[in-house]
Parts: sequence; C-alpha cells; structure tokens
Amino acid sequence: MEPDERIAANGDIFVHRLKQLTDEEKGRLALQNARMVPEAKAAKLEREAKRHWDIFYKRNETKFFRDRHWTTREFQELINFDSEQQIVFLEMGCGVGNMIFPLLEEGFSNFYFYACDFSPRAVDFVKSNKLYDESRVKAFCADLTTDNLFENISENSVDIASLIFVLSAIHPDMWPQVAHVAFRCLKPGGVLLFRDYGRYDMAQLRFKPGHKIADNFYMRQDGTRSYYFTEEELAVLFSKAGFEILSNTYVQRRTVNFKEGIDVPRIFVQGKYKKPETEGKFKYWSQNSEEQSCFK
Ligand SMILES: C[S@@+](CC[C@H](N)C(=O)[O-])C[C@H]1O[C@@H](n2cnc3c(N)ncnc32)[C@H](O)[C@@H]1O
Repeated sequence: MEPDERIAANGDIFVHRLKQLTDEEKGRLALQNARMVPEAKAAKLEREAKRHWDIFYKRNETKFFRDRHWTTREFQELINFDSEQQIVFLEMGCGVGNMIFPLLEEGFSNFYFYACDFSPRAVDFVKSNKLYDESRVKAFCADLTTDNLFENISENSVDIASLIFVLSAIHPDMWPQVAHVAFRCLKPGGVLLFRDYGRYDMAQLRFKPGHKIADNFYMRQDGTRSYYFTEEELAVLFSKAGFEILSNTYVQRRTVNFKEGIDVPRIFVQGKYKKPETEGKFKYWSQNSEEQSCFK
C-alpha cells in the first residue's frame, strides 16, 4: 500500500501507512479466529471490567507502566502556553498517574491537574504519590462510560484532556459515550490529546487462539482487554463527537528494555482533537467519500 497523504484542518499534511502483514503474521491472525472468547464470557468481562483493572493494580501496584516522559515532546500543546495562563488539565483513565507526575516534576506551575480512573486502587496510588499535592492535583474515581465524571468536573471547564492507552481498554460500543464525555468537559477551543495501540501492533499479533473477543479486540490473561485502532476509525469517532481533527496518525516507536534484552517495534495511533471555538463549525479532513458522507 502506498503512503496516503491527507490534509488536516490546520493545513498539516500527514503521511501514513497501515502496517503490511507478512504471510506468517496473516497466518497468526487467522489462527486467532479458530477459537474465539465465548459470548457469555465476553459479556462477563464487560460487566467486570472495573474489577479486572482494580485487581491489575492490586497485583502490579505502581510498577507496570513507565512514566510518560515523552508527552511534552509529542504534544506541544502542553508547553505552548503563556506561563501566566492558568491551564486546567484532565487525565482521563490516569492509572497510577504516569502522565501527570512527570509534568508535576517538571514544574508546570500554571497547571491544575485533575486525574480520574474507574479503579479505586489506581486512584489511591495517585493520592499516595509523594508528588500529590492537593493544591495542584485532584484525583477521583470516574467511569468514562457514564456521566459520573461531572460529579467532580464542570462541563466546558478543561483546557487540555488526555486519553492515553485508555480507549483500547473500553468496549467499542462505549467509545461514542467516552468521546462525548471528553467533548463535554473541554472548554470551546480545548484539546484532547490521544495515544493508543495501532492496528497490527506486535502485541495484537502475539495473541494466541482463545483471546479474541471481536475484530481487533482481545482479552489478556488477567481479564483486561485491548483494542488495536486504525486512524480512520478514530477520525470518524472523534469527528462524530464534534471534534475538529488537528492531527491523527500512526506513530512507530520501539519498546526497549536493556535488562531483559527486549527491543521491539511498536505501532501506536496518536491524535489531537480540538473542541471547536463555536460548536458545530468544523471542517472534517477525510478525503474518503464514504466517511465524509457521515458528516453531511
Ligand atoms: C493501559 S492503562 C493506562 C493508564 C494511564 N493512562 C497510562 O498511560 O499509564 C488503562 C487505564 O484505563 C482505565 N480504564 C479502563 N476503562 C475505564 C473506564 N471505563 N473509565 C475510567 N477508566 C478506565 C484502567 O483502570 C487503566 O488505569
């Protein structure tokens, strides 16, 4: 497949390419279909999603995810502010705070941080971090597939929100609700920063038969789930929620762990989605006529 060029609402050109599968990789994906997760079990995983993540944090405590030190490099929106300007930041699905604590450490004295997750244990870990300071951070429990975020956050009050490796953990049927919650909490002109797993990332290709729930949606051994996105489906999802797509593209990175001798290529999708200054007035950038017809 040739790289595909598109022009974003802000005039940037994206050059991107969906990973090409080798025959061996196609074989592995076909094998995953041989034994799917039974429907009843998939429904139970959905009902117990919060419990599985809470057990995940009980087992792994704060040791699993690394601090996200790349965020200011990848998301200039975090640093392109007048230092006098007061910024309200919300991390949606914060886990143990691997995004906000590196920012707090770097200063960001004009930021007020909100951080929420539906796992009470994750939120407790955020609150017990030595950098947690109630005058600068508020962590609380919220399920992004419901409205309960608004018990702690007012609508139209957030300048920057983030969804970092969170949407993939949520059932696809619930994504429009999550996108809608993000849209509602942002101020007009506010931006949602997004990163998550990309289609045919090595973690997707590694699943053995017995783990696939639906197309590109899998169950891990510990009962948490993961989806692998194309950039098109994210563009459609967030545009339908009312966002202007500032950027939305595959990024290729490597996961490196020298101690364990690991160095593997990864595929993520990264996006910046803006709530228009005047609601309803935005340009959708897709040149795909089928997708465009969704927005007419
Ligand atoms: C892969 S972790 C990422 C955590 C953090 N954003 C980071 O980058 O380290 C996914 C997080 O999403 C949270 N999560 C999953 N579904 C959620 C939901 N419906 N509402 C709120 N949080 C959710 C999980 O508890 C977990 O902390």
